[in-house]
Amino acid sequence: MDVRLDGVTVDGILGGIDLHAPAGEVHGIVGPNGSGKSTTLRCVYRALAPSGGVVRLDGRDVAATKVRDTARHLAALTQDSHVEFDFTVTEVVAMGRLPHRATPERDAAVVAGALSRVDAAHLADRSFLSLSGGERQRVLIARALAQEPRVLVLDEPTNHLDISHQLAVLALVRGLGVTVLAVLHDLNLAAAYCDRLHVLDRGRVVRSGTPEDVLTPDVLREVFHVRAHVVRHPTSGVPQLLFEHPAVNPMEVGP
Ligand SMILES: Nc1ncnc2c1ncn2[C@@H]1O[C@H](COP(=O)(O)OP(=O)(O)OP(=O)(O)O)[C@@H](O)[C@H]1O
Repeated sequence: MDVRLDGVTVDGILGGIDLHAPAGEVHGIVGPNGSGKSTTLRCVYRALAPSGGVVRLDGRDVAATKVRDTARHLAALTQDSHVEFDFTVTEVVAMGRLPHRATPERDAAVVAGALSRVDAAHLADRSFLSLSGGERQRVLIARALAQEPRVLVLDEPTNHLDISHQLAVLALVRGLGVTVLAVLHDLNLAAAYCDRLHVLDRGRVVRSGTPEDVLTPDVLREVFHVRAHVVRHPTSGVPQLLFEHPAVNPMEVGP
């Protein structure tokens, strides 16, 4: 499913976001803290109505679409994805099935499949609130997968995950063949797993393109205020960043 934002504004936060993710592509949104990444995603998954501009899914303005219809196509893992009550893991993932009208057997099979894909089948009967941060995150990803979306919106999907699960989740998401819009803080993971990146700075897209086009020393300096070298990954060839570490002042190091 094609996702397009045309001049999306949110007063005081977003100054006109233009972004196009064609069907089946993985797009990363990167940028400093407070640059408007989560707010952009909120406009896409409809937690927030933009004050101007349009969000379109396959050319249709989402504001003119019923929320339930959007939920049949679009799933989101958000910074607001809380579970307040003591549901089991299976119950939490089954919430992803709510927009669909399927048989209980099919729902159960989709839920079990989603849990397996995030390496969480063994947690099925556990209380969600008893899980570790990384286990919770994987279960919330399973809930989004159980929705069988054509667009997946992910706000920091690798949050809390160990390195092996970070790589597994991003490979899984890439392999789904659906359109993905993901906020990622780790620029090296963004470069490795995204077809295109959009760099936000102070509520505007300041650069869009392939990781190679976008992750340049100039952008890193001007937008992120860090110095970095761009190298090629020895096996995949994707650009990867090596950061200059500010020298530690020995006077500031404790005894
Ligand atoms: N409901 C709100 N009311 C007032 N300000 C808000 C609101 N939501 C977000 N903001 C502000 O808008 C700016 C952008 O926030 P947003 O969460 O989109 O940034 P972000 O790029 O996702 O940041 P981070 O990397 O820190 O998660 C921030 O300065 C934030 O404080």
